Amino acid sequence: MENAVPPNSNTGPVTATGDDNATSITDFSLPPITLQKLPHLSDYVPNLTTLTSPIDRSPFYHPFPGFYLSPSDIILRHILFDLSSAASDGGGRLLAYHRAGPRQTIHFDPDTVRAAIVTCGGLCPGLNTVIRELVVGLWDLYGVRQIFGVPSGYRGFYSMEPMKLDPKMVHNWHKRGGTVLTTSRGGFDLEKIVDAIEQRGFNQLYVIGGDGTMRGAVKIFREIQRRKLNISITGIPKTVDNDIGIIDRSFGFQTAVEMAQEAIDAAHVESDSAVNGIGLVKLMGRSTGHIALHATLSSRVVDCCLIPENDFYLEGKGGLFEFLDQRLKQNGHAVIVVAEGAGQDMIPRTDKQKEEKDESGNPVFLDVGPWLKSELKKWWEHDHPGELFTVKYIDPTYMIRAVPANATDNLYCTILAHSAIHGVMAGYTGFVPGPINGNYAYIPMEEVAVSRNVVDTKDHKWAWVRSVTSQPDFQKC
Ligand SMILES: Nc1ncnc2c1ncn2[C@@H]1O[C@H](COP(=O)(O)OP(=O)(O)OP(=O)(O)O)[C@@H](O)[C@H]1O
Ligand SMILES: O=P(O)(O)OC[C@H]1O[C@](O)(CO)[C@@H](O)[C@@H]1O
Ligand SMILES: [Mg+2]
Repeated sequence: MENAVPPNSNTGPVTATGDDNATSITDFSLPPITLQKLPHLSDYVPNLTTLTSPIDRSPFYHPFPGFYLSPSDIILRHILFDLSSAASDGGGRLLAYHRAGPRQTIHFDPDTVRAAIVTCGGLCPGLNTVIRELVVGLWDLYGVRQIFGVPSGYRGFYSMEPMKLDPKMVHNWHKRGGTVLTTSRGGFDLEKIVDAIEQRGFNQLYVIGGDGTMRGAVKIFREIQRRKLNISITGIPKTVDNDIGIIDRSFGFQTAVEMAQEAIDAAHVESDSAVNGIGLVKLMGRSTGHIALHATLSSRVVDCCLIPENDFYLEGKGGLFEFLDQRLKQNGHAVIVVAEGAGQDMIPRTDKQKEEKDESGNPVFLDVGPWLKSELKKWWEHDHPGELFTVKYIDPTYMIRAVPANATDNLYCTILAHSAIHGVMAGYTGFVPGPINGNYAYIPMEEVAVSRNVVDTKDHKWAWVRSVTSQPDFQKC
């Protein structure tokens, strides 16, 4: 429903304004827009309840014209264009998503709502804020009173008693790290989960988690549709690694980058206070180096940033040791930031270790930090026998994610939670709320579940890291 492409009114001349005169580019027209279809309960549930939003009667909001969003309010996926190539791109289409926000017509009677909130996967700063804001938003904006927390991730649906939540109970949760609901990996049993959802009478599901959680949520969404249940499900994207695609960034990521600064600063002080000192910091980032990259760019004391997206090597021309040799000669010290997923191919491992997976099926990585520290020591002893040398290794691991969200992430979590509630109350399902180009959109969950956000080592941000550090590109000629 509601996927009609809005009238394409963008085929007129594009006007670029300069300081003096406006320039008209008359031979340019934007391609047509494709609006991503958003699943809605009315796709398969006949005779849905239809009500006017209780926000209409809110003493606080006094909805003004334009307050409510309609299906024609959209957000473009891409907002940057090269006019010359856009003009010649005959077949291309612009992708758009529905905007997130309150709708005047809703499809759940608040008195009949039984909402369930669950957190899955690893921790991330802001989880408790999202939970808090879901509870407070459902309660205050829509008058929902039956709100439950499902403990222990997906397995909790069928193996634990849900916790009844209310605003008084959650009022201070945004000040706490972790998830008060508790979380886990693994335990995904589709039949048992959907049976339990039916038995408990839940009709709104707020699933907070990362890429694995989203893949599970898609399966629940399809099973709900197959059983033709009047249950709406939304996935709230959480990943400290920032590895979920399409959205601008994930909540908690900025807090984690900020926390990483303390470890980098300590590594800098330690290495700077030693003769030939190396400060080595390992940061989270299973298969993406976003935390390492952003922490490097913000700190400016890092000499080399190693990420999974850019293979590196140790010995020979253009390798890490040659670079460090020069850096120690120049500055007397060096700081290395390594993402946990970097260099995995170089670490010796047994066949058993190669097969190892966590409970969710994610590969278990070997610890790159101690391995690199030991390789650095071996190199120095071989090439500079008898000369002073120190490696100070800092592994803040969980310290960067087991903290409350900072102010920016807290605000982000609040908007995400409220966006999720508005979408669900309006009858949308199988969607993910998230920021695209600074505005909040509803994205089909199936699209998010297969998306990936990896560091593009060909774009300007990675070039910027290299220009800040002057580190090698590790491309063997
Ligand atoms: N393909 C899948 N199908 C169904 N369920 C899945 C799938 N992948 C993961 N899950 C389930 O989703 C939950 C969370 O997955 P996972 O542990 O990979 O964390 P995540 O959501 O990716 O978060 P993060 O990696 O950021 O910590 C687990 O309960 C796991 O069993
Ligand atoms: O919580 P666990 O199971 O130790 O997993 C740690 C992993 O979780 C993450 O924090 C998020 O996926 C990764 O950076 C890290 O590899
Ligand atoms: Mg994951």
